[in-house]
Amino acid sequence: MYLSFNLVCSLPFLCSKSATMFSSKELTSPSSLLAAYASMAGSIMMAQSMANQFGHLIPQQIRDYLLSTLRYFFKPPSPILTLVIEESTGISRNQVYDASETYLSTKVSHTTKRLKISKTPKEKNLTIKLEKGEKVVDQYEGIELLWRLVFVKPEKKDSSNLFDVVAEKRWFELSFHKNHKDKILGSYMPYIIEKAREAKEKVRVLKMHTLQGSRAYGDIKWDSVNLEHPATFETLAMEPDLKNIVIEDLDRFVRRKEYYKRVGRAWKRGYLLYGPPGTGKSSLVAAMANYLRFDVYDLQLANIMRDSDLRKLLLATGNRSILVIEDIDCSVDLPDRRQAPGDGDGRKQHDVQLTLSGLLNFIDGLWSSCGDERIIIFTTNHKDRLDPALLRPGRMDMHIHMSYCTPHGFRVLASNYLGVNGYHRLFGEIEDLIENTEVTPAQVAEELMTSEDSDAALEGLVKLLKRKKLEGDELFDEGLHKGEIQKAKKQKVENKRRGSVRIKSRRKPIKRRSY
Ligand SMILES: Nc1ncnc2c1ncn2[C@@H]1O[C@H](COP(=O)(O)OP(=O)(O)OP(=O)(O)O)[C@@H](O)[C@H]1O
Ligand SMILES: [Mg+2]
Repeated sequence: MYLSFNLVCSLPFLCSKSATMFSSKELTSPSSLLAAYASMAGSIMMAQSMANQFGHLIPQQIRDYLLSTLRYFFKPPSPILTLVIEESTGISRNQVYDASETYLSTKVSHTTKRLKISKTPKEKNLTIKLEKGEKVVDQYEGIELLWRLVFVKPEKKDSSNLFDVVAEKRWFELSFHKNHKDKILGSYMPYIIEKAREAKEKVRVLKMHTLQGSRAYGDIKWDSVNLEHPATFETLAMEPDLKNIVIEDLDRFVRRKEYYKRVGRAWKRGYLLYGPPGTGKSSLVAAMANYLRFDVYDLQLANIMRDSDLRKLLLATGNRSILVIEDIDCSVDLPDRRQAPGDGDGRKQHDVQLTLSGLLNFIDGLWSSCGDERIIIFTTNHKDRLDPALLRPGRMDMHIHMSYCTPHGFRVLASNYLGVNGYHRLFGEIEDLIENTEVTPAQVAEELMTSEDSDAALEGLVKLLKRKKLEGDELFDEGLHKGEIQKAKKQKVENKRRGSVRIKSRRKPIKRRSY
């Protein structure tokens, strides 16, 4: 009887102790929330263990009655609210659970003791997850939150069926002061989902999709490989102003979701990159993809026969992606191309039902309205050969001229390839030569790669530039008659406009063609 009395007396004490801890007006430090939580859990455990130990001395019915009465009278009015975030919602996974798991892997607090790490051969980074029972204390706008990961083993079934295996149940418990319920549900939860998306995006391996299959039989489809192009805006030899304009344009594009919606436009942006071979058009596409963390779809038009195939392929592209059509001046000259000898499948020209209008109309119309955050990039070496339909206002939002190497571009390449920054005795001479020579960044880069010794590589570059300059001058002196000399001079000056950008074509609108 003494023992049972003791049990009865200790329960209210234990409960009220927990209640005092939880009802403190503000839970000021991460440890206070944790301590309150631990104390409550401890009290319950102690009561349970005492009940287990001594309870048998009291008859069962009296024991149950006493306990339920005590619970009723002494249950503290807890100010703590706990959200239970289960792993699945019946059939499908719970998005909040997955987001919480990702989010918490970035939040190791002083209370975390054990973490699980893993990595598959395909993954670039380690995956970090909480171990069962682990707690994490988080802060959000001054509010303290306690996370706990709970695992429960399923009860063993009386079944000999080996396939009757029930998976462990897992859930997160998120505890905080009740006063903050609205803020947690209305703003902390969306914040977690967004943060988890960003964290996933950071480690996601970008994909490069290319076309596979037989165009003749129309079973062509996208196949993907990891996009591991190292180009970034830092490593691109481009005039800084031009680079900044492009970066700002991309930034503006991705943050203007609501704007596009409001003005009733599809959330897409088109870029035309033009310039001689080896000036960095493809590198710029890769830099844009790496910057935005967008997948790339490389649409080789020569592999497509019909507009219907094109539509199917375009509809299979994902959101947050860049659709690239390289060398558009060559790729859309389809009838001639298909007639060329050596075009192996023997299809006749009338079999080709792919048209530029099909492409453009679909891109402007249905395709862009079927997805979000689409970027389309055309590249060409000859802007002057492009079909006017491609250049008409509104089609490509930005025309970017990638041009010959400039002194600034050379500095970027010298830093990338040789690690030479700031000063080198040959820089002055090289920069003078570059000003007066038409040399592409690709040619400069190739020369800089010829030796690991920076002096030797730069001397090699001086030789190359002198040779190129001589060739240029000789061409000029080849006895061209006056008109041609003037024309060539004009061309040279034009070419020296090192890279430029035009936002939206300012040409007068041309009459709409029949397509
Ligand atoms: N502007 C640049 N900045 C840095 N590297 C460059 C640049 N331009 C060219 N390169 C180097 O030259 C190589 C070829 O460049 P890239 O393929 O980007 O040129 P391109 O303009 O797409 O040529 P093409 O018209 O033949 O497709 C790149 O792999 C890169 O190493
Ligand atoms: Mg290219």
